[in-house]
Amino acid sequence: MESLAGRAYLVTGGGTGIGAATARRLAALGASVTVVGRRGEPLDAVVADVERQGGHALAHPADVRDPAAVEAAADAALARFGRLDGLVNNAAGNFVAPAERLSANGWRAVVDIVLNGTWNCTSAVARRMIEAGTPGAIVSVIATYAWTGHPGTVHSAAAKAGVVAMTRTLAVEWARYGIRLNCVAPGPTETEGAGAALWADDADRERVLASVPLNRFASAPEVGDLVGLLLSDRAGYVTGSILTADGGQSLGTQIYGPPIADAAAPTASAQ
Ligand SMILES: CCCCCCC/C=C/C(=O)SCCNC(=O)CCNC(=O)[C@H](O)C(C)(C)COP(=O)(O)OP(=O)(O)OC[C@H]1O[C@@H](n2cnc3c(N)ncnc32)[C@H](O)[C@@H]1OP(=O)(O)O
Ligand SMILES: NC(=O)C1=CN([C@@H]2O[C@H](COP(=O)(O)OP(=O)(O)OC[C@H]3O[C@@H](n4cnc5c(N)ncnc54)[C@H](OP(=O)(O)O)[C@@H]3O)[C@@H](O)[C@H]2O)C=CC1
Repeated sequence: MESLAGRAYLVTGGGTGIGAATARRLAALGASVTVVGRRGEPLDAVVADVERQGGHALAHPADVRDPAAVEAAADAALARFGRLDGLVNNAAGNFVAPAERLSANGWRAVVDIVLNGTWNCTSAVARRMIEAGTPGAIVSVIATYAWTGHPGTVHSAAAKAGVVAMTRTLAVEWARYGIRLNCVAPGPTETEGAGAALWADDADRERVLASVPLNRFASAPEVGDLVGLLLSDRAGYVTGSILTADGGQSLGTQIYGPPIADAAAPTASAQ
């Protein structure tokens, strides 16, 4: 079992869904966690939860699009816990829209949160780690359409692809400081945010489910576990990588019609 005892991390979008599950997981592994998001209430709930379990957490409301607010969040984390060992870039905004109907502001909202927000946080946390001489790790939560593409999500897919390029570039550039950077690419994961943004009605939900060979949604704690693993020393030789956990969704569609297994099975007369 990996341990993060004594370490301190900042988790963006840490009040809900995958971010909240990740914050809880990191705290359970012994880390102190600063959770960042725009709304204070969900952040406070996660902090209360962590503290009930005997862990240490701090809520710091901030918009990741605002570099000054992100700098203040990193300062608050350092002031409270005395160190920063890394970051989880999890905050995101998303909605499904045909590209030809996406407004300039719709594009900007998503790209600003996902790509610029990730840069703002990565830069703020890494500069402090470099200054302190502390090695550590950064994990960004992306999506498989960063490399497959996916109709209706051009803003998010382009931004997540940018996060992959950022991760790979900095994995090399900051290796000399002992800073590892990796991504987790979850498949469809049961969270309120994604449910509202991506599968709001039963028909959409069924379509998404049908696209997953393992035939289920991931759970947020399942994804949080993988983030914890990548932050830990058990992944000490892993950098610039993407850990995909999508139930096989991105592996391609079958062209011989479902279910192949039944069609290929020997018939009674052939036995
Ligand atoms: C398909 C299965 C694959 C599974 C992989 C899934 C991978 C990724 C999943 C996720 O990312 S899930 C995370 C979902 N969570 C959230 O989205 C929560 C946060 N969301 C938000 O904050 C908003 O939704 C936001 C729009 C992204 C940003 O909010 P903000 O307050 O900054 O912006 P707004 O002023 O509300 O809007 C800005 C701009 O965007 C246009 N817009 C908003 N929603 C839609 C929509 N549904 N369709 C088209 N356009 C939309 C909005 O109209 C504004 O544009 P203008 O009108 O000003 O031109
Ligand atoms: N659920 C899924 O199926 C998948 C999710 N992902 C990725 O996982 C991550 C988490 O998604 P999920 O938990 O499902 O969704 P949520 O909607 O629960 O999480 C998004 C979080 O980001 C925060 N956030 C949004 N905008 C900002 C901002 N400008 N500044 C600071 N925080 C912000 C939100 O809090 P607040 O509104 O209070 O700011 C919220 O806590 C995202 O990166 C998403 O792209 C990837 C693949 C699949």
